[in-house]
Amino acid sequence: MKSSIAAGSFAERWIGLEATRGGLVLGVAPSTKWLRHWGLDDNLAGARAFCELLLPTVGQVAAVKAQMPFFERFGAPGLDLAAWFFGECRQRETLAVADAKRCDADDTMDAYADLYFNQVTGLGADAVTVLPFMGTGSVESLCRTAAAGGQAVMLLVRTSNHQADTQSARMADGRTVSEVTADHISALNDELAPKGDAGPVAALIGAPPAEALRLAQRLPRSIVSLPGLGRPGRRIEDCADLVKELGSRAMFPVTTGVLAAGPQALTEVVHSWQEQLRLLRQAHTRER
Ligand SMILES: O=c1ccn([C@@H]2O[C@H](COP(=O)(O)O)[C@@H](O)[C@H]2O)c(=O)[nH]1
Repeated sequence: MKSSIAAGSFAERWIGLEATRGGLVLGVAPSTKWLRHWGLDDNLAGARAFCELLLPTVGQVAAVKAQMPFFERFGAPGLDLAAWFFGECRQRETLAVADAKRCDADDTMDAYADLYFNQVTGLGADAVTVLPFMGTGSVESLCRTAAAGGQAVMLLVRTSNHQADTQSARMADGRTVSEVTADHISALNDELAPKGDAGPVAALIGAPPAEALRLAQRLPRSIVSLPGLGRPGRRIEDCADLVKELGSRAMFPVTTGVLAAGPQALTEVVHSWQEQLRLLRQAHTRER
């Protein structure tokens, strides 16, 4: 089934949706922890019920970010569940990001393109998260496929975990691995989307806001996903400079900060995040 929002690039669709639904990305994690917290069985039926409970909220957000291992742990039926859920997202004109954090050589990455992007034989996601640590060239073919299909590849530039030391290692030219990744994303976007504002290669930056801003400044044509809201010590107002820099290109995925509310309060909590992000955007959108 072809999607009614298939027209246009991932970036165009995100920017259009962000304008009406805001910058929040709903984290979808049918993990043992969240299924139990929601009073559901920790099995495939529980995961299906979890996804069904999310559907009324899915149509109100611009995008969802599905933690793929929490689907994959149920084997092939778990993948079927993800494909069904992404189809439901499509019907609600909501973008689906498969948070799979894949990494391999280029010919194997092509197989992942079939898995994540194909709407008939695969999962039908709009974007997939990818690690660039098998070299910059390893992701280029996947990025080309994504560009041709109106989808996106989201490369991990800098993750939020404390063990992310390899990303701050320096290359021979003095740039960190994160900086090299950011610059590569910019080069790919210039090549794959010579016209328009944002290209098909998105970036994920989970660093604290000041470091995230320095990396974001290297990404003038990229959608940038900024995980971290809802975690202890991360205040929404700390993202002001990032919002000023990125405008509608900023995505804010929140998992714990919404799922902890439970199914009854989910929509209310999502609306609260959306309103806070709307106010932040309003206060910090610079004239362009
Ligand atoms: O740098 C990163 C990149 C991805 N993650 C993922 O996000 C969820 C947790 O999200 P919260 O909104 O903080 O609950 C986690 O499972 C990771 O897979 C990240 O934490 N940091």
